[in-house]
Amino acid sequence: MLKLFEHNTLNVDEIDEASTAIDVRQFNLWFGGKQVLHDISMRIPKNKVTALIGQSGCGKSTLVSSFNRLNDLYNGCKYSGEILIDGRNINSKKINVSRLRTRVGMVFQRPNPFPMSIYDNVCYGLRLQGVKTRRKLDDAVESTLKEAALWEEVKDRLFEPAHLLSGGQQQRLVIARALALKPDILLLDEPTSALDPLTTLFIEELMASLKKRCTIVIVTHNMQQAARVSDYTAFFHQGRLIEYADSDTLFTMPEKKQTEDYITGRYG
Ligand SMILES: Nc1ncnc2c1ncn2[C@@H]1O[C@H](COP(=O)(O)OP(=O)(O)OP(=O)(O)O)[C@@H](O)[C@H]1O
Repeated sequence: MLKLFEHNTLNVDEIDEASTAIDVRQFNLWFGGKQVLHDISMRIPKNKVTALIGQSGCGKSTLVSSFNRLNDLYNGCKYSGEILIDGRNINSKKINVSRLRTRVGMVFQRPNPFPMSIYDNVCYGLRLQGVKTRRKLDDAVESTLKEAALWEEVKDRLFEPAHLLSGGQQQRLVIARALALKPDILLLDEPTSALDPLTTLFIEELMASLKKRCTIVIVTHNMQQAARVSDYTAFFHQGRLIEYADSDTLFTMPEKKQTEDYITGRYG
């Protein structure tokens, strides 16, 4: 197996509370009358990349969207069980959802820059937080665009509309926009599926460096990508967590036949 990144992992059963970023406990979710997630329990470790894999429709996006309560936007969405971040149940009524979404950033499959300049895109969340000083905004723009490996390409055109960038540049811009808020957790929902192989590699390398400062959860259909970039992988089928292990084990010695069939391409 091609290994671009070193993984240094514990067995999933050894992930203790202190090293857990997201603690999912018996989580169920319904859209209308239809149950989409069934009794999911897993600990997602801090400062690691965790991949969620499985057939289309098995609930991967719904689960990641539960980590910043994006599903609340849909009428008829109900859930039970708990999702703990820093020991607090994020589904509790006491949680400030805007603050949660600042701490738990999300990037989607299709880059969605706002209809404004590159500079304003990166500053958007900071301005909402009340940051006004030009110097602070300039510094944030430069440092996050550097972190997202986009600075060199855009430093001379920061005030051009973001939609003029290529798809891969837009995706890195959207990542920079999320990073500007210094999230603890970054959720990436198929972030490279619309990108060419070189830009994909760029973003994979970015994940490897970003995990030093945040926890990354990535939904991907690309098994090679999951094996390359993630420390841990969870395989889902029809809304259930079938197997969760460090990626080396899951991709070389899966315990369950369903996992093996999926990763060897027998279905899905
Ligand atoms: N807002 C919604 N309202 C109703 N049903 C939904 C909604 N979002 C998702 N679903 C349903 O929930 C199930 C899980 O969808 P989800 O998008 O989480 O799967 P997925 O594994 O991410 O799929 P894909 O790999 O195709 O993106 C599907 O049956 C889908 O139709």
